[in-house]
Amino acid sequence: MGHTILVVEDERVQLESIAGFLLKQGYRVMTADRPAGALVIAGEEAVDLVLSDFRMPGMSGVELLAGLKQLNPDIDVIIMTAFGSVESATEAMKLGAIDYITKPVDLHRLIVMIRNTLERRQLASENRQLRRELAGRTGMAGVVSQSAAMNRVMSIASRAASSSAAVLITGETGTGKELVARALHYGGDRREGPFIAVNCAALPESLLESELFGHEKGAFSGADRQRKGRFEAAAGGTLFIDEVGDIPQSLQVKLLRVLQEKTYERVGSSQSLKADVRIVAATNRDLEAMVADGGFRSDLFYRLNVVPIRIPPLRERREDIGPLVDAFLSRFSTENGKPLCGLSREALDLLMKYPWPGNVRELENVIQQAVVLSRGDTIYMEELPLRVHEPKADIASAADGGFTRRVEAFERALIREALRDAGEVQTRAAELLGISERHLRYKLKKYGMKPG
Ligand SMILES: Nc1ncnc2c1ncn2[C@@H]1O[C@H](COP(=O)(O)OP(=O)(O)OP(=O)(O)O)[C@@H](O)[C@H]1O
Repeated sequence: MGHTILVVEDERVQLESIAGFLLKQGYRVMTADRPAGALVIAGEEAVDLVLSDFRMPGMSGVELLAGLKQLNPDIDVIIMTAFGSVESATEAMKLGAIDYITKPVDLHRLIVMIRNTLERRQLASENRQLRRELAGRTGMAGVVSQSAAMNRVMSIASRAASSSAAVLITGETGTGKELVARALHYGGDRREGPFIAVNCAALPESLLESELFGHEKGAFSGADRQRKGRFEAAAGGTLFIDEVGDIPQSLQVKLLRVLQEKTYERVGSSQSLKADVRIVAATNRDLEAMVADGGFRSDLFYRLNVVPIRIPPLRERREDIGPLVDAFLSRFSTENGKPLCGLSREALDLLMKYPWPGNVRELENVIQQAVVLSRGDTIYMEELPLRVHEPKADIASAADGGFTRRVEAFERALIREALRDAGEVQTRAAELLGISERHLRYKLKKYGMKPG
């Protein structure tokens, strides 16, 4: 089957029994009896799915989940929770866990859950691939833009696309720099050629050099055969140099030479190769400030910055939030086989007010999660993550009673859940909540929540 599952559980007997069972099912299984160990494994191995206990010594389930998602935002996590602590499971799902199972674990249910999750994962990745190909054909059309600021960005991009001038895209993380780089490629004359991306922050200096330029067999210990670099792979197309501000000084010189002379050599070779690429670079750093304090070569900066494109953060172009929400809702509803979801008025209001420190990527994640968790065709504000309810960076919200708003959001979530579990029967929901039916009716009225 080839999928790798990481099981995290501090009770050894449980850990071994689940791991043994999954091994027999043909999965590659890794185990950790402490959350810290799990993070080490997830950082080093290509893990597809994590099956984790929620209460363990040393680190809370919430922290573990956040750590795993930081290492790999695409990792799927299933939580194992003690019978009766469904709140923590719901909390885990709000934080991005894909599903939960109560202990003692029913192995039959577990395997169905794992198969479904892995299958959905496979479909999602195929979908992403198709979307990329489609975006390839549609070029600029794949980029949602409604605000004047974003329309300006796209107007510059469409004019730059048909030239071969170097473009430098700046903007905070998640603003869409790579998406715009792809639009530049697929909207231009080189669209039939390859679009190759290299992330300069992800690799140590020595590897980055051979990643960019390739190496000859025997160029350094471990180079047991010749390897082509990204410049060669991108021949006839576009090379997207992401996080260009992280390129070490020694490589900045080499990159500058390629841009000036359009030739380069593989590491360990003296034969010059012709660089036939269009360069699009991106960074979330302030390159001009780096130039001023000597961290980035000014000559390289000017070579890269022929056409500068600055993508503003989402909080400075709130008109884009609505159309982006619509685009993501339709994409994720289709991907998850759900009826086309809409957002309640209050939910959309919250999204419009939130400062979006993670920009469009964060909005995309919030909508994806809400669609996955939604039980009907409407997403209510209670179904949005807590941070959206009380944004830390939003100073106004502290002044108008952040604490009360948070308690209220929590109350609403509890009520909605109880109503659901009670099949929308108010008497039963009140019983589940341990309050009188009158009290429940009062709360429903206060929050303007419609039962049913
Ligand atoms: N205007 C947009 N329309 C549609 N989708 C968008 C838009 N902007 C960003 N996205 C989506 O948001 C996600 C993040 O975008 P992208 O990876 O391009 O950001 P980035 O600025 O390159 O991030 P980083 O700096 O972290 O590498 C992607 O899934 C992208 O498709």
